[in-house]
Amino acid sequence: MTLVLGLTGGIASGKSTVSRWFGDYGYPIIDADVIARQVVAPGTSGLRQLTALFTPAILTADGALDRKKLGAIVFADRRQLAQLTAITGPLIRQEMTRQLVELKRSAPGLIVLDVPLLFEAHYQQIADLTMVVYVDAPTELQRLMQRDQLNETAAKQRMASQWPLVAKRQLADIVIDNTQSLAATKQQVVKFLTQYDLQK
Ligand SMILES: CC(C)(COP(=O)(O)OP(=O)(O)OC[C@H]1O[C@@H](n2cnc3c(N)ncnc32)[C@H](O)[C@@H]1O)[C@@H](O)C(=O)NCCC(=O)NCCS
Ligand SMILES: Nc1ncnc2c1ncn2[C@@H]1O[C@H](COP(=O)(O)OP(=O)(O)OP(=O)(O)O)[C@@H](O)[C@H]1O
Repeated sequence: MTLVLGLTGGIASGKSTVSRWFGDYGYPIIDADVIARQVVAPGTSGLRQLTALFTPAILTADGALDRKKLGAIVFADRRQLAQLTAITGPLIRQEMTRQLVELKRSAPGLIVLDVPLLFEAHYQQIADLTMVVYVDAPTELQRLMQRDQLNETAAKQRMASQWPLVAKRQLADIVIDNTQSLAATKQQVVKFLTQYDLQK
């Protein structure tokens, strides 16, 4: 039997931190942010489509996507963010689905889908259970500014480009509270693994 866990949260709420722990237990992770990078790597049709839409100004000198530059454009403008997602969304979905089919065959147990836009993009439909890593908005803002060296305006724009974390929390089957210490958060993950008999 395979359990597909849809893991999500807000930007910088701690998804990667939690997903790393599942990885430590040996469970496979399908990471939407990693796939989002692969589908626009140099030489891909994804990058060609982005360059056609946003002009070659979004490329670095060696022809790769300048992620900082594109991020500054799209997180400040909802219309352009929607245009970006219209290109990357289907490419990400195709690759995630491919990996999921393959892992269901080869890795019984638990498969973790780490997807920032799990609910916004309806990925909960392919998950058996959903888990939201929750922090309060002020803590999220502070961690985001610190991790990505963003000013308050840029960090708030990024948070506003996703559903509010409280809305995601309401939809989740399991809520992991990541407002306290990492140890306290890990305890909740271990409890989940124990409850579902996934400790190994
Ligand atoms: C705009 C880009 C180039 C900025 O790159 P950068 O390296 O600075 O950020 P990174 O990719 O690590 O994303 C950081 C976080 O931003 C948030 N985020 C990314 N894309 C989006 C989006 N389309 N809408 C809302 N939030 C987003 C996520 O929480 C993500 O974890 C990049 O985020 C991107 O290509 N986004 C589109 C792909 C996408 O939709 N990804 C989400 C997968 S579900
Ligand atoms: N409990 C915690 N206490 C203090 N700092 C934390 C805690 N959990 C995570 N962090 C820090 O907060 C930041 C965001 O965590 P992480 O990168 O795991 O979030 P994320 O949800 O994966 O982000 P993104 O959506 O941008 O990919 C990181 O710098 C991480 O080290």
